[in-house]
Amino acid sequence: MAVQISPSILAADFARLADEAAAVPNADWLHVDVMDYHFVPNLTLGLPVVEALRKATATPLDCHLMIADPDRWAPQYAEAGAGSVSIHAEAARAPIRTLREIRSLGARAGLALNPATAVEPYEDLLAEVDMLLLMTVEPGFGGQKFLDGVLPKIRRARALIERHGGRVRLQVDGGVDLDTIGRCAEAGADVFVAGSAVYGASDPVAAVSALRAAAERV
Ligand SMILES: O=C(CO)[C@@H](O)[C@H](O)COP(=O)(O)O
Ligand SMILES: [Fe+2]
Repeated sequence: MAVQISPSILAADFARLADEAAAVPNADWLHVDVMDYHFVPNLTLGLPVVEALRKATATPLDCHLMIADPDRWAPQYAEAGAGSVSIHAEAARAPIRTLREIRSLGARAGLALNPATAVEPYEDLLAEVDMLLLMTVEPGFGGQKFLDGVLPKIRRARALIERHGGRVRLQVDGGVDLDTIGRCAEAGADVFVAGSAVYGASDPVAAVSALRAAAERV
């Protein structure tokens, strides 16, 4: 499947989100990190900002919910017009029901796994998702160092996805830059979240293009 680049607005200027979205017209998705001070020790933004951003940009919003009780809140993000909504397996109590609800509301359903969470127990959930999100840093903050130790899990996840028909997207998130994206692509990822590597660059458009080219070279 074609490489997709999803710049994370966590690294953008929160006072100018519409402009920051417009700054990457060559992005496939815009990654929106929702944090609640409970699932992760950080607080970012929620539904009202997602609703406002959806009106401000045509780029589909890729909402990554790092929140407690995603079963309760995730459907509202789909209703708000998110292109995809990813919930954490570690936080969901009824993931199948929630993933089905997200899909029924017209969004792509994603299942996210922390670096230390094994993918194998979730094999049977692949039928319920459009995307598997593998964290390559501990969730909560941008600008962290990529965890090389997750690479074998990316390979195993790719093998499981292929065994189930190859339909599910494999997203990596955290510390993805020009140095690490090739290793992720080689391991089987096809959707790449990049915060600092895009919004920390002097030319975000060129950064997205360079990341895409590096992933496609693999
Ligand atoms: O979900 C998260 C962090 O919890 C990410 O989406 C980060 O926002 C990625 O930022 P960089 O590591 O690319 O700076
Ligand atoms: Fe994220």
